[in-house]
Amino acid sequence: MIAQYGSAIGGFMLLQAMIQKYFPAMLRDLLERYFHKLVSFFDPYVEISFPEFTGRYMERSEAFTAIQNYLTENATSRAKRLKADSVKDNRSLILSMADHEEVADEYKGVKITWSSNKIVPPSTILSFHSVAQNQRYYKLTFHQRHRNLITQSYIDHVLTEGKAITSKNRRRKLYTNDPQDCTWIPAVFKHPATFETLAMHPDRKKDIMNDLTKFTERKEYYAKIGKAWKRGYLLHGPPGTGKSTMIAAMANFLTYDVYDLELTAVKNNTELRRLLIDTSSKAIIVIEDIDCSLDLTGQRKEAGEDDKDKEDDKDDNPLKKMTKKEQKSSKVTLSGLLNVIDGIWSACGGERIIVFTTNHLDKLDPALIRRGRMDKHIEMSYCCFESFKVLAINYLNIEHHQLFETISRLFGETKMTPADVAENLMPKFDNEDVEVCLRHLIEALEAAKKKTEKDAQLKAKKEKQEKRLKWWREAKKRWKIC
Ligand SMILES: Nc1ncnc2c1ncn2[C@@H]1O[C@H](COP(=O)(O)OP(=O)(O)OP(=O)(O)O)[C@@H](O)[C@H]1O
Ligand SMILES: [Mg+2]
Repeated sequence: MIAQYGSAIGGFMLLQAMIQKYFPAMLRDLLERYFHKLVSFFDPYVEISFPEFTGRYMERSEAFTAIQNYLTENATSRAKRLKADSVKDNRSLILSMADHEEVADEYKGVKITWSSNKIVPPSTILSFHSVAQNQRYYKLTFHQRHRNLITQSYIDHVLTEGKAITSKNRRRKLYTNDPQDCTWIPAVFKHPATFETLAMHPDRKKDIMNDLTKFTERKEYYAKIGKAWKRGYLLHGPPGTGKSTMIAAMANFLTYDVYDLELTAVKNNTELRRLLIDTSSKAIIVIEDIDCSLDLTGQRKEAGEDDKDKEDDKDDNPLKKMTKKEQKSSKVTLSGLLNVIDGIWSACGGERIIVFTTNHLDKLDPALIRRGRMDKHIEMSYCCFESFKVLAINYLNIEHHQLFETISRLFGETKMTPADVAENLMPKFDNEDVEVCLRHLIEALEAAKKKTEKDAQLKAKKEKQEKRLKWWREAKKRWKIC
């Protein structure tokens, strides 16, 4: 049946080509109008075209890109002629349908045909319209009895899936603020951390992932309650417990861009606002070590850091090139920062996550971290046995080992950061086997345990001495001894 229609359509197409070639423009329009009426009378198939460029200024159509991604993921394996469009991360080819190729798709039991086409330009002369003349388009063909299903549901399904693939494949960016001219410097964000590789108790990870997912799905909810679509996370814990790693895992999980804001490089509140307005949606804005930032909480820099500053001045990184004096010239205030987090400015863009990290929760101004501003406080803590198991899979590719029992006991008796555990698990030589690495860790845990015990003894001794000294001072006062 379709073959019969096919040959009839072939004839119609030939006729259309002849009309276009042999008739003058005015007559051609008239004939084409009747021609289409005639075709639709015999042909029960409906066609919808999705051109690559649309609008007055010939902008690339989002729908075209979404369809391209949808077809690449879902139907390209069935196409016979493929085209290598671009290279993803310099590693693998992205294959899409070649021009004038057709693939079938199925939706709720209905067969649909997609074809990839190109309008061949009548001449090779370049003009403003050459883009339009050269343009590619996808054509969707289906039987007219499925018109409602296709137009009301299938196209939506294709575009939604295609957009999700676009965002998954998108090269994400890591932005840092340029201290010289208050702009963001972009770089490709390629951090490999994921929630899977993050060493943390599985229940806590699940909780954070659910929280993030809920956030992304709640656009309407935020609008309904009259709140800007943003969420604040405060990550606190000792150095090396995975705060920065968690941020990378969050960005990879949500496929968001990351804006790493160095507050000390921002001159004043106006610049801070400008930078914030300049961030896109679907972004994580990060302020690391918020307790070290400016006069918000006092300077954290300690003696000996001046030498490090001098070294930084030699570096090419514009941020590091800033002198301490310049950093101190920053006039960002606590109220300026609070305004940026949840003032009217924070509503620009939407769908943004703000993350603060700190090693010293107690040093932060309560106003900065109150709930509603920093909605979720996450404590990144020392490694527990559950976290160790994740690292053992990451670093040694093992889920069980006879030494796990000893390691589990030691984790109950001493503290070690995931960074230190990871360092001990990493094979030092190519031929170092799993057991050697685990024994390194056990040695390190035992050494840490001894050190903790020794520290505790020293502390107790010091406290005892201080107590005695105090008693002696009081006794001298009481008995008037000189
Ligand atoms: N929870 C974790 N899961 C997996 N790897 C971790 C974890 N914590 C630390 N690491 C490892 O240790 C290194 C240092 O961790 P990270 O930079 O995330 O710590 P941090 O808490 O941000 O430290 P700081 O407070 O000094 O900035 C990481 O590169 C990673 O390899
Ligand atoms: Mg960090």
